[in-house]
Amino acid sequence: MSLLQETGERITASLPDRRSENAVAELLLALGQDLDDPNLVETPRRVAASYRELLRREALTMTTFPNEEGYDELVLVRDIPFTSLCAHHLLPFRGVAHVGYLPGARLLGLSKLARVVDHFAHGLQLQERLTVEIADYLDAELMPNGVGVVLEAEHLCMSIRGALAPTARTRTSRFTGALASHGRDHFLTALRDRD
Ligand SMILES: Nc1nc2c(ncn2[C@@H]2O[C@H](COP(=O)(O)OP(=O)(O)OP(=O)(O)O)[C@@H](O)[C@H]2O)c(=O)[nH]1
Ligand SMILES: [Zn+2]
Repeated sequence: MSLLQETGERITASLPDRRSENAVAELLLALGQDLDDPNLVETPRRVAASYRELLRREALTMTTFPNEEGYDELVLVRDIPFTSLCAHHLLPFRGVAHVGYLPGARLLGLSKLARVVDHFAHGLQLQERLTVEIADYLDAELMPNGVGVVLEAEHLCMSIRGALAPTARTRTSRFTGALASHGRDHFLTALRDRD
């Protein structure tokens, strides 16, 4: 990427997004809010910027290393925190992801598991789709012998409104390859084993 291109993109990213701001102002007005209230004057700009940030996906770099020693046990990273936005209410759902894989020819930089979760969590999501996207991306990019992804989350749309069930947690999972056919119990046991 040329310097000019990069600078141009940075300028574009920092430009105010009038259309989003106007839409937020219109929504607040429609909801009977007073836009002259000193606390609301800057709110359309802040809300537009917040949603842009929550929806923007960072590019992914999958740093891998040759599996020279033939490590063939589960690599499991537990309790990766994530926050996403529910596609139905635009309210957050947040919790933890447990992501693991059975290595093939390559080992993945551990932080990349957290980055993949973060990448797909940005956007308007369903927890089921987020789970599948994380697992299928790792499967396609890393070509391991199997991938396991378990997500546990609180959906604010069902805890602070609507069903008003603040203690409810939703668990979703996706297993591929050997973890789908016979390694699922091993994965779930490793997840429970907190020593
Ligand atoms: N399957 C699934 N459903 C979700 C997710 N996030 C939110 N929902 C649900 O989407 C549904 C939308 O239902 P609607 O009846 O159209 O919306 P609503 O009137 O606001 O429903 P309530 O939340 O029950 O008040 C609700 O049952 C939400 O709990 C998700 O990640 N996966
Ligand atoms: Zn929702």
